[in-house]
Amino acid sequence: MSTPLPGFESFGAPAAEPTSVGSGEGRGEQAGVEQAVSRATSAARREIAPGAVHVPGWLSLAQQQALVVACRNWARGPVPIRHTKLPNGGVMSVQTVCLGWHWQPYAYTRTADDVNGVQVAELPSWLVELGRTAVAAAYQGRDPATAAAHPSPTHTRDTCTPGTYTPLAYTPDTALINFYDAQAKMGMHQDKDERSNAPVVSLSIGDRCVFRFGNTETRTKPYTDVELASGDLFVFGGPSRFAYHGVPKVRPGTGSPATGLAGGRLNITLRMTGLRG
Ligand SMILES: O=C(O)CCC(=O)C(=O)O
Ligand SMILES: [Fe+2]
Repeated sequence: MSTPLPGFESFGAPAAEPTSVGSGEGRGEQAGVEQAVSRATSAARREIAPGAVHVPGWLSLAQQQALVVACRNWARGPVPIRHTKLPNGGVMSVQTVCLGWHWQPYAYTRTADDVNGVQVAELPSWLVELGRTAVAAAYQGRDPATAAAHPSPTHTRDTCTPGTYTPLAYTPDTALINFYDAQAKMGMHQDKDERSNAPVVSLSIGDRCVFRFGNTETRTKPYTDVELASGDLFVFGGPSRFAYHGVPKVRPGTGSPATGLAGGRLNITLRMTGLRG
């Protein structure tokens, strides 16, 4: 099944991928990282639950534009963006394309066996760096126990002892790029196909949405509804890493075309799969 990408495919011309979206203009990589981390200090950084942090307006407009261009290119291939098929015969309303590892319910593989059998595009190093900066910005080097990340695949959510988190150890190896049109939603779920309890980094561009962030026990209440807007960062790790979450509503027409997205919502999650090979 292939649908056009209203407001995504049709807006703006594809361009070369950026080599970095993390740097400050002409100031070098380190300055860019410091800038991004301190942007999170000055922004209204809000801890929604232990280890779950919302940083509004974290991405600059230039970073959002660069990500839109890059995502539009990835949506074309080598594995085209698609509505993921569910084992129960359903189809997700969100369209997704993956980098590094391909996700289909409920496993990661290198090839997109439910799409065209082709290996997914690599996760570029600039996106890995952006993820690392995002984790540092969200946690601000504080409270390691709430942000435990164990890169070793032998550590799972069942075997992990929090307390050894370091942002530099954060090396995402997959990105799931989701495109939501005005009707798309995502039901309450846990991100639990990873064999790592490293944080999930979520970046939003385009239309605002209601992001429902719940608890680790049940897909129902208690939960907190967070408005995610263009440029927002949300990181969930530590005790919140396996919390249920979802997107019950996108707010059409609330994004700015200046991002390069005429309509709809783009969400990029970076994760560590804990897989090898
Ligand atoms: O779109 C979002 O903000 C969340 C996406 C998500 O939960 C997922 O891809 O697993
Ligand atoms: Fe998720």
